[in-house]
Amino acid sequence: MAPSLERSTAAATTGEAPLVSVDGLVKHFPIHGGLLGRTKGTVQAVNDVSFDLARGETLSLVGESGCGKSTVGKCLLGLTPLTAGEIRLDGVRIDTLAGRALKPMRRRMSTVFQDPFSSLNPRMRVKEIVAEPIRAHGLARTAAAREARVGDLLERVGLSRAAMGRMPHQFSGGQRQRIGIARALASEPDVIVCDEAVSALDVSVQAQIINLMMDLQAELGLSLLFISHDLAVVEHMTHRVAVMYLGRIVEVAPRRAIFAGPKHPYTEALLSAVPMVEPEKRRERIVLSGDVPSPIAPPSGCVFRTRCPHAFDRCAAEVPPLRPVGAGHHAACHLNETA
Ligand SMILES: Nc1ncnc2c1ncn2[C@@H]1O[C@H](COP(=O)(O)OP(=O)(O)OP(=O)(O)O)[C@@H](O)[C@H]1O
Repeated sequence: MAPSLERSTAAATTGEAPLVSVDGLVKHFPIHGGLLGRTKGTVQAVNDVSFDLARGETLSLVGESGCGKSTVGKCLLGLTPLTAGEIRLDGVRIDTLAGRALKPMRRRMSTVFQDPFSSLNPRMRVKEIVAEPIRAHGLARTAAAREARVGDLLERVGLSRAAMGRMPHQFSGGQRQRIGIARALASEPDVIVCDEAVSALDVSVQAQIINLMMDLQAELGLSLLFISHDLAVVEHMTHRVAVMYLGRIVEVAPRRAIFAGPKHPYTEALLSAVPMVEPEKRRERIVLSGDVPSPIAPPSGCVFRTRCPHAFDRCAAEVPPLRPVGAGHHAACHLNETA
């Protein structure tokens, strides 16, 4: 059965210490060029991003392509070093760990990738793919114990034990994503980063995979960072939503608050594009002018101001901080100060 979103949201805001906390995360990529490979510029992929993830909570990171969502996920998983900031798991700083010290932390965080066709090694049998994390983290003493565990995991994600002996190309996209989820669960993680985990699937298959993730979360008490460019995908499965634009979180709130009363003009525009079945929920479409500016030279002040229909002088001069605008609801817009 799917977990109660309202209850879990309450749990996430009771003041219990967060499982994951990200504080002032910055990730810049230098651009090298010329014969000498000198640094010509910097891609400001993530700028001053902070958030917490509670035990058993789903936080969705949403925004258009290129806004920095995947980079946040990679920083969390220790796949790329931070330019600045701190990441803690259960209060322990993990961004400074390396080698042996990092391994137990790596076990506690795993990932499900976007593309079920390229994320599974085509030359390995399902048994080997799912057993890899079990072997890497020494979670089974014998080959027989490992195989039994792989069988249990496959059944848990809705596949039969017979899938063990087959190759990835023998499965559909949805089945491959189930194999990817079994692999993500194999290390017995506390946190799973799902990076566009359902984007490549048909809508009906998307719903099945989302339901599976919600069931697993309820059963195992997992925390999920669910990265998606599509607000409609996360609406029925997330506890909270953080909206990113050009490397920054511009709004973060419990699911209901974001969908019922967005407080940032960018969130309003994103929501206006979400198709609604109920006529009373339909919004007038807000079409933003222009393109997302380059992260090599982001605008001064508010990064959204060049496309914002409400921009005024102050927006070019000052970066708006994330201000509280409701219970657990923060938005980075100067308009909220005067409201
Ligand atoms: N290794 C890298 N070197 C240089 N620039 C990078 C690197 N990785 C990401 N970027 C840039 O950082 C910015 C953020 O990319 P990121 O992949 O995190 O965005 P995203 O929101 O996840 O988008 P998408 O869904 O398209 O992956 C983009 O401008 C991207 O081109």
